[in-house]
Amino acid sequence: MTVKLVAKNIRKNFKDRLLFEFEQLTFCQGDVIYLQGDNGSGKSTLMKLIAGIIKPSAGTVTAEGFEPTKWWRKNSLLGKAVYLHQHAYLFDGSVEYNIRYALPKSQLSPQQQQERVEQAINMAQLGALLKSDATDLSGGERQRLAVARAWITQPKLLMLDEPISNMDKQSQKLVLAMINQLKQDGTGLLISSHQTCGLTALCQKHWHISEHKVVESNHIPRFEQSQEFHYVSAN
Ligand SMILES: Nc1ncnc2c1ncn2[C@@H]1O[C@H](COP(=O)(O)OP(=O)(O)OP(=O)(O)O)[C@@H](O)[C@H]1O
Repeated sequence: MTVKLVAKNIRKNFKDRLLFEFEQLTFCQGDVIYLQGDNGSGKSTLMKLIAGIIKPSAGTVTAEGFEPTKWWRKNSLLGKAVYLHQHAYLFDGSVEYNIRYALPKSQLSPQQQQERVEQAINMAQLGALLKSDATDLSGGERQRLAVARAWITQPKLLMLDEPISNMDKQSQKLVLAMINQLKQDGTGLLISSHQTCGLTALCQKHWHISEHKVVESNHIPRFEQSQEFHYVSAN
């Protein structure tokens, strides 16, 4: 069954300051949405709100089509959509440990898991770094590792917060290929970026935070694709 998160009549304030408000937004499996807004407009806050990490000042976010929430979970939204933070959170330990940590929740057979891990390592070009301590990675390498981890688990809904900011062209290309593959596999993607880039060109819907409103449209701002971007296949 297709899963979705529906946010209705939302307002988000920090104390007296209105950050944004909107009537309804739906984030559905198969959607590829570009979330645009200036620095400080509330992109990360909106994603965290949809992920159930923070609460709106008014309104509701509901999950539809998911397995029933376990009785011991107080927050029924947590875990429905994966939120990938701008500064990737990694576990203490090697790169390899961090990659394999994604696996226990996986539905795949051991052999399929192994293949997927190897494919992720290749796609993110992390082979030479497997034994390195994850905390020693550069910013771009950390982001690549974080996206590779998400790629392995194939979440139904994934939110990527500025996933290629501060990345060199090569890292951007690798991350683009992984995200493009997730798109092909039907993962719902919500991708924030304050400016258009190769990644936003993958999107089919546009959420724009402007003047404290979140406006939805099907018009994606054009990205003048330079020669550096072309989507390499994962296979
Ligand atoms: N817990 C909080 N308490 C008070 N203000 C907050 C809190 N979290 C965020 N803000 C403020 O809300 C505004 C929006 O922050 P947010 O990180 O959502 O913006 P953003 O659009 O993702 O920005 P950027 O593009 O710079 O990452 C900022 O001005 C920020 O300082």
